[in-house]
Order: sequence, then structure tokens, then C-alpha cells
Amino acid sequence: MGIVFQPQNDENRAGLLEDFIEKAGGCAVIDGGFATQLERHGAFINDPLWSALCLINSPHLISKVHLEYLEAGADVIVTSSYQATLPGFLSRGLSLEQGEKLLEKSVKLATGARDLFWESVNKMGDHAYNRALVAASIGSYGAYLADGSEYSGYYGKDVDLNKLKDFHRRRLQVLVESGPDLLAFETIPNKLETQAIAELLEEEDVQIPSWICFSSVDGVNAPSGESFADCIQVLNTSKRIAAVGINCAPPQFVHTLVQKFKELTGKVIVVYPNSGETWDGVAKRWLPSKCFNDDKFKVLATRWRDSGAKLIGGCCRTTPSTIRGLSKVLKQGSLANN
Ligand SMILES: C[S+](C)CC[C@H](N)C(=O)O
Ligand SMILES: N[C@@H](CCS)C(=O)O
Ligand SMILES: [Zn+2]
Repeated sequence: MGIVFQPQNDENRAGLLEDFIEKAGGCAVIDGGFATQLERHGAFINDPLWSALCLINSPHLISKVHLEYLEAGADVIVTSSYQATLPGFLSRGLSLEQGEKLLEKSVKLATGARDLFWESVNKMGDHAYNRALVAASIGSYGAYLADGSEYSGYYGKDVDLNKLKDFHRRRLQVLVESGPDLLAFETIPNKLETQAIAELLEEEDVQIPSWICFSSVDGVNAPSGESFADCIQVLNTSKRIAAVGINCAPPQFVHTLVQKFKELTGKVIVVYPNSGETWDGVAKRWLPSKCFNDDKFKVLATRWRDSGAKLIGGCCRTTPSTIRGLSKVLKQGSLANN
């Protein structure tokens, strides 16, 4: 039997994610770089919409990448909506309705791939897969700006709490209505956006559990320079947020940050770092730097798990092969595979 994930009420939201993790063997595996894998299949994403351009031009590649990550052993797959925003689509001449349809499509492509994969592995008989959860990706405001500010946290003086809530509100509503299992807020770079998300989840009475992941460029603080203690403080009282962590930061930062986060919160810790390369927001390309291959990633991931992370995957420049390795090493000894 697969794990069925059906949030029922306010109180058990985090509990359901924890149950899923427990049934997955104590540590669930998230997929890897989504845009990265689209590019490896030839998708053109050097664009203000980045990987969301594929929702318009090449949805078949999105399904293909989801299936590749499922096959590699991901227990949680993240939708292609990181940089899919209504203002972004409107600025391309699409109508509001068309933009909303694309957001819905990002969830449907993922749930469709998950259901197809689950049906096909069950036909095979014995297997070690779990029925995966679908997390709807919600990239930061900085991702929409497409100027690299998800790694600086600097949104300019005109951006206040209400502006960030307005930016996130309709996309959040549409994604929730599309039926994902989880919400994945990704590369959040500052306290203001953290607070906007926490308040919005409350105002919109969102019943689906969320994780919030921060980026980090120094391994100590949020990209804005604000401390993680300050950022996490605004999340700790929110029942809507089931997990907190780091994504798209270099792997060498993660171990210390997991330890720090364990001290700052009782929530599930989620980590999915990039390969260690650095994004050049002006040239729109990854600059080679200290890069971790799949073998090094595997070794580090066991340390992240041993220090308390319970959702572990990869972000940009990691691939299905990274996730296959992670799945193998993190599930060794697990009795819980269905
Ligand atoms: C996670 S970053 C590499 C995504 C792309 C960025 N928001 C941009 O559009 O430049
Ligand atoms: N979910 C996105 C995150 C980019 S930082 C991706 O993997 O492409
Ligand atoms: Zn990334």
C-alpha cells in the first residue's frame, strides 16, 4: 500500500508530514534541480520566466523530468512553478485566465506524473518506491524579479509587507486550488518575505502544509544579512508551516545550518542545496566554483540526516543521478519501503 496523504484539519497538518517522513523510513527524499534537468533535455530557459517558460513551450519535458526524478527515488517532487507568476505571464501578453491555467497546469503535470508512475510500479509487483507527494513550488519575489535578488535579499525601498503579500496571494490561491500535497516556498532571502508568507498562509486559511526554505550566501545568515534566528522566529508560531530549511545554497554550508536550525525550531528540517556553483544573475549563468559531484553529495547528505534533516534533496545543478545516489544512501536500512 502507498502512503495516502490527506490533511484534515489545522492541528494535524505538521503531523501528517511527519507521518509521511516516518513511513518513508525517517528521512524522505526530495527531487533535484528541475530547471537544470529541463536544460539538459535542451529546453531554452534563458528568459525572465526561466523554467516557467516550459509551461508554455514544452510541457512534455516537464512531465519527463518529473518521471525521471520519481524513477530515481524521489518521495517528494516539486512543481515547475518556481518562476511562474501572474505578473510574469501578463508581461508576456498572456491573459490572467491563461496565467492561472498555466499555474494549475504545473500542479497537474506533477500529480499526473506521480499517478502514472505509481500505477506503473505497482503493476510491476515488488518495488521499493513510496507514493510520492507533490509540492507546489512558490519561488521568492526575487525569483520573479529575475535579477538574482533571491541571493541578495535586496528588494529595494518600495517593497513592503503588503506588496509582498499582494505578489504572492493570487498565485498561492490558484496553486492551492490545483490540489498539491504540499507548498514549497523556495529561496526566501529575507525576513520581510518570511513574514509576508506566514501572514498570508493565515489570512488565506491554507490547509495544505508548507515548507519554507531560505537561500544563504555566507553559510551563516539569510542573504539579506538578517539572522536566521530573526527569520525563523516569525515562523515558529505558525501552524501552517510544517518544515523550515535551506535550498539552493552550497552543500558545504548545510551541515552547520541544520545544526543551527535544530536549535531555532522544533519544525521538520528540510534541505536541498545546489551543486556548489554560483548563479550570476546578470549574465544568467552558473559560474563554476567549488562543485560537489554525486559521490560527495551522498556523503554529505548522510551527515545532514544524522544532524537532524528529515527532508533531503538537491537544487540547481543536481540531477536524477544525484537523487538516485541520495535515495540509495538515505534509505539504507529502511524497513519502511512499500
Ligand atoms: C534559482 S535562480 C538560478 C533562478 C533564475 C533567476 N531567478 C533569474 O531569473 O535570473
Ligand atoms: N525548484 C526550482 C528551484 C530553483 S532555485 C528548480 O529546481 O528549478
Ligand atoms: Zn536552485
